[in-house]
Amino acid sequence: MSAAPRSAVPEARPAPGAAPAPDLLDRDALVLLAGLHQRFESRRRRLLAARRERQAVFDAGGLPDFRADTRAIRDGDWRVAPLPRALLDRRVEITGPVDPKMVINALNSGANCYMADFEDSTAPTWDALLAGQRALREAVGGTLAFDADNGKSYRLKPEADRAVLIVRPRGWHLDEKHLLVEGVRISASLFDAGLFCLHNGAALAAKDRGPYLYLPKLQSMEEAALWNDVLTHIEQALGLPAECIKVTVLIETLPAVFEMDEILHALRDRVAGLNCGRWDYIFSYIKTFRAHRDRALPERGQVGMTQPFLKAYSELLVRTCHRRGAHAMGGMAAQIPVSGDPEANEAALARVRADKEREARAGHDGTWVAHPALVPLAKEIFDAVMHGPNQHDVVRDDAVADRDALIGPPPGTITRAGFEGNVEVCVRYLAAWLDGNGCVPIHWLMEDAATAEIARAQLWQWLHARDLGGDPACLDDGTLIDDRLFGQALLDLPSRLAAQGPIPGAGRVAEAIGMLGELTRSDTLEEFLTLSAYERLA
Ligand SMILES: CC(=O)SCCNC(=O)CCNC(=O)[C@H](O)C(C)(C)COP(=O)(O)OP(=O)(O)OC[C@H]1O[C@@H](n2cnc3c(N)ncnc32)[C@H](O)[C@@H]1OP(=O)(O)O
Ligand SMILES: O=CC(=O)O
Ligand SMILES: [Mg+2]
Repeated sequence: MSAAPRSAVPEARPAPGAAPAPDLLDRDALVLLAGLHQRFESRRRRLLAARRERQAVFDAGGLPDFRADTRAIRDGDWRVAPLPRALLDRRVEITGPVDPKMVINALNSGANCYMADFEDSTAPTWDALLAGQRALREAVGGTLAFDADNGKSYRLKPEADRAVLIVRPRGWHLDEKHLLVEGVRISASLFDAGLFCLHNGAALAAKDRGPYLYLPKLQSMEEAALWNDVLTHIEQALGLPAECIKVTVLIETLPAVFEMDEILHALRDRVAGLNCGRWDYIFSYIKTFRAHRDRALPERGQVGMTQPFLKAYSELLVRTCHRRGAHAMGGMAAQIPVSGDPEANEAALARVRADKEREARAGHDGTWVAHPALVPLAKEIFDAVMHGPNQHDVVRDDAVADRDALIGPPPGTITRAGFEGNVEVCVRYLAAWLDGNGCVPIHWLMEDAATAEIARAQLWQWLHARDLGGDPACLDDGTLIDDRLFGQALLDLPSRLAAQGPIPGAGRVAEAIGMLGELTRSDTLEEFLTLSAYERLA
């Protein structure tokens, strides 16, 4: 690492009680992380405050729209830097948490890329974060191996047959409580990205790659510019080639859809694409319009990608990316293979197939899958439609940047099953998360922080509909959604869960019920479920 005057750098150290992990958090790592904190923490805080100010405008009835001050960027004729060879063809990307077994399975899955996820699918216990960083370092070094208790051994395929690694650090809203810089928690984004780049940057650059990152939950071009400056600093501090750190940005907040050109522009020297992070996007829609009674969404199961506001978002993303020479990545269908029930499995695969066909036809350059068994399916669909490495030639001039289309609420209903399903998903997901598991199958759907947030925010919005001055929310059979209905669903849940047999995090169900009760009954919608849950995490 290039020598910054060490005396000028504040002290970073694990929080009391946190394992020191000297193999990862050596002196170079602590200096890098402390330097990142020193340079960028106050800017991160200002940007988080700007999010709250923007939300206050929406809460007062304002609507998101394209920015007047950045028109020149939108109208300008510029393109992003050429894409690196390793990221030219991304037709299938598998995603998943960062434990060693999953990392090996994902890298060996036959997908073009693998997004190793510290965000939506990881419960960030200190142990999981450290184990994840170690697994990724060994994966980059080619030595990662895992022997399971059941006797199964996991070994990496030869490098040429492995997926290209992309890492998703946590978002700007999260702190890492186990690493303190002069007593203050470091940003989780800086911790995840800084450590990964430090331990793998040189090895990846030597292979003509670089640290490749997925950037989650951005809301503005200023947040993108912060990432750009952070990554430039990391490159300089580690002596890595300029712009070898490439990024793909998830467009998964409603404010960000109005700044896609601006976000690409802020990162134009290192951005490889944008991705339709549909689940957080739906969550963000609910959150942005939490005070707009006329924009409450129907139950989660009815808010699919063919709904006009989501179709408009994905098509505008394709148009924007292709105009600028970047990949337009699709997103995640929640269905996973159903074992032991061929008919249900066929139905789940048909849903995934329909979703991937829609994406390929819409002009996306690739897609996400949640499970290795879905890789061949997604590949077959993209191979049939996309004959080159990507389809940047699909310009989608028909996609219009229409503010009202992007925010138009879809019609639909709330059924009793939808309401009770939201309660169950929230409790089961929270219980698993508190137990250290950030992604679980629930009724054969992949549930992670983003999908659970939709369920959680909907419950809050439905229960508070009356306080917002409109009609109260009702089930489709006319039943009022009120505290009595919610309380009863919470009371009934333990016996409903008991009937389902063992579930992940069973020991934390009572705590999760308590948390959901508090979050849903609170006068304000908590910004992220994972903020208060994190304080309870080991
Ligand atoms: C909204 C978003 O942000 S989407 C991105 C974040 N979410 C994700 O990445 C979801 C990733 N998916 C998963 O975590 C898992 O597929 C789950 C939790 C949904 C289901 O996992 P399981 O119940 O273990 O599935 P299942 O039993 O069918 O798994 C079969 C095998 O595939 C492996 N596997 C399943 N999913 C993955 C994955 N995404 N990556 C690598 N391996 C996987 C399992 O580890 C298991 O391996 P084994 O046979 O060697 O033991
Ligand atoms: O991160 C992806 C999403 O859909 O959310
Ligand atoms: Mg997300």
